Amino acid sequence: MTMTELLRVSELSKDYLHKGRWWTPKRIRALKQVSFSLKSGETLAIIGETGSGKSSLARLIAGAESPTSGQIFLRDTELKPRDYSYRCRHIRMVFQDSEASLNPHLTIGRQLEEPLLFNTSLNASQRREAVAEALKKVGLLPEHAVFHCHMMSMGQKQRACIARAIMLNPDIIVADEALAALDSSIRAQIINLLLDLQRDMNMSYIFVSHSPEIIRHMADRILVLRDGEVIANAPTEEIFENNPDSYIQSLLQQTYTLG
Ligand SMILES: Nc1ncnc2c1ncn2[C@@H]1O[C@H](COP(=O)(O)OP(=O)(O)OP(=O)(O)O)[C@@H](O)[C@H]1O
Repeated sequence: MTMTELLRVSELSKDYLHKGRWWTPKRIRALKQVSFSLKSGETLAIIGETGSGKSSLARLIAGAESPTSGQIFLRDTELKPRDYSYRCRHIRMVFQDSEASLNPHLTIGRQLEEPLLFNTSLNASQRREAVAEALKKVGLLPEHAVFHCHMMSMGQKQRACIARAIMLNPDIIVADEALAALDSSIRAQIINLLLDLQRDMNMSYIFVSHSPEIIRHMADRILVLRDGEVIANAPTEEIFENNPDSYIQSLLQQTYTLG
């Protein structure tokens, strides 16, 4: 590995079994020998048409699913499929549906405290302090710790999800369409928040997005998937400026706006 290389994904494949005709299982190869690497502080956008394997790749990197074959290395350590405690200290995921990913029965503070309870030896007052600090970092107030998610706006809920993701100072945040459900002005605020956090905490981002404008604004590199295979992996400007491939051009011409 080179000095700045943080994550290396090597020949990652993922098969799913679907019910076929006459109940014979049909094997769907969602990812085929995907390889790429990510540098510290870098932002990688994963793009591709529906069903090309973007979410599967995001889930494998975050450890939410196990690969059929292939390896993932964080610095020099191979990430094993069920090593949740190691992985969650380094890689955290933020989902599109902040509502569904927050527990309606627990206060925001309790949910932010959870990763600390399981992964650190901080005492109760240190945990409270860390929660208040994280809320401040994402533009919320310490008082939001006692809120339940139904008391918060959509934008505040997404900020709370980001706060939960940064509790353990991860190296990488994986975001699967995390901005898609937000209206355009809130989306622009969350993008700026993510960029500020990245600068302050030197995190790397891997994000799945259908929005060319968000990709151009945020990504350093773009990985293009088609039918589970990587068909391009290059700096953002290169992909936008001189790409003769009609599949990639059509992905980049979709009309989402940043607001
Ligand atoms: N849990 C699952 N069980 C069975 N098949 C799955 C599962 N998840 C994904 N697939 C299949 O794997 C392929 C890739 O799906 P995936 O959701 O990764 O694509 P995607 O590019 O994220 O699509 P979209 O943009 O619509 O979210 C598809 O054929 C999908 O049907």
